[in-house]
Amino acid sequence: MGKLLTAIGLMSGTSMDGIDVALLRTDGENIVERGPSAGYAYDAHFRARLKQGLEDAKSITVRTERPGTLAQLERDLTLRHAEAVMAFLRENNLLPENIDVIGFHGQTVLHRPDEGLTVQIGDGDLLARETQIDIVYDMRANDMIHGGQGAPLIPVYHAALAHGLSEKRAIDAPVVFVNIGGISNLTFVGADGRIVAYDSGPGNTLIDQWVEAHAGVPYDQGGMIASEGTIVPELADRYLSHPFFTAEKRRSLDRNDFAPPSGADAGLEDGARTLAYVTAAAIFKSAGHLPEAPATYVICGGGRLNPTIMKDLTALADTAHGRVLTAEALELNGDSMEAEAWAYLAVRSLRGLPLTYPETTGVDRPVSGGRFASQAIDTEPDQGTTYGERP
Ligand SMILES: Nc1ncnc2c1ncn2[C@@H]1O[C@H](COP(=O)(O)OP(=O)(O)OP(=O)(O)O)[C@@H](O)[C@H]1O
Ligand SMILES: CC(=O)N[C@H]1[C@@H]2OC[C@@H](O2)[C@@H](O)[C@@H]1O[C@H](C)C(=O)O
Repeated sequence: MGKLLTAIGLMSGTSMDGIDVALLRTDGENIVERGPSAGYAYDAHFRARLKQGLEDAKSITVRTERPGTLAQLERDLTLRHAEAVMAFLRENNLLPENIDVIGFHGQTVLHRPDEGLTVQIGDGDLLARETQIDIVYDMRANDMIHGGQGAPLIPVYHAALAHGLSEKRAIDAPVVFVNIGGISNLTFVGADGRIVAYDSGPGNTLIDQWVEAHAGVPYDQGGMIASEGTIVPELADRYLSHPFFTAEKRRSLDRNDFAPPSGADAGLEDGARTLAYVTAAAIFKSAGHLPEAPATYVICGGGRLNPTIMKDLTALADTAHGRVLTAEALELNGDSMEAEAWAYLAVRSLRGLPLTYPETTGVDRPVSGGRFASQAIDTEPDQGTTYGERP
């Protein structure tokens, strides 16, 4: 067992809805003591700036480039993260000196694993200066350098949670953690602790884009719009017959890999209903590549709050005798799990432990990762220490 560290994790996910913050005490291995968590939503104007950032990022060929609005956006995004940290500390009566490290995800603006290119904007040095706390950031890059998909990174944290659950005999193995964010990903944890993970398909991002375009709302709250519609089989088949699901190699996804339907494909409600089904069916279909059929599915991320997705997933899992549970049913937190994971990964990075494995991202060998920005030294961004490689 290593020393227990107090870490904060910060996640701004592909849904671009805000910043999730969570506190953990952990050794980066099996000891995980979950603390408070909170979400700080972006306003509509900032969300629009992030969307513009995704457009501007399309021309990037070298990951340090910041064309168009991206340089200013990176600075403002980082300052918003600093404000979120300071609010979180205040709300929980904590001081910067109580925190050993922050794991900072930043915002993915471009992800092209086939080209070995992944870009998360977020300035670790600026965040260290603003918060007066050490930062570990840019945790996907080293995985890609070593042939990995750069995602998902959360599996090693899922495995630690599964270890805790199995000690309490809370679940039947094998268990699969399913994160339904903008994109969905899953982590299989076998009875022997083996982990296998990959992105499983579009999560909420198609539904969000559909209801925003046709109803002017950012997401289908409570799955209300979908609940009034009917599945359009041809539309569902079009998504589910995408080569992503049948390819030999599991590939990580960019937000733009699946495009929303056109207005001619369906009406508002039928479109939302079909896309909710596609989200559930994509997870089930991708689970077909796992080493064994899951006995338990643990659902995390915003998609678990859409009852239409949950109903479809429960029915599909049932056909293979799998049981679907929300994270909350196991006394976990489905909203803060990614932020918790980034806190956990930061501690692993500090300890030089692997963040990814051949069976989680396709990386050549287990590798650590992340860049370190010290609150004590005023380093330039490109001089940050890389924790990825230890001689
Ligand atoms: N009450 C709700 N009802 C229905 N859907 C919801 C609800 N709350 C959140 N969501 C969905 O969850 C999404 C946010 O999920 P989450 O915060 O897990 O995504 P993320 O962290 O941005 O994504 P990723 O895991 O891809 O990085 C929202 O965009 C919305 O589609
Ligand atoms: C490149 C990138 O940001 N990928 C995200 C995205 O959102 C969900 C899915 O696609 C996952 O692969 C990943 O995030 C999670 C938290 C991860 O890396 O574990």
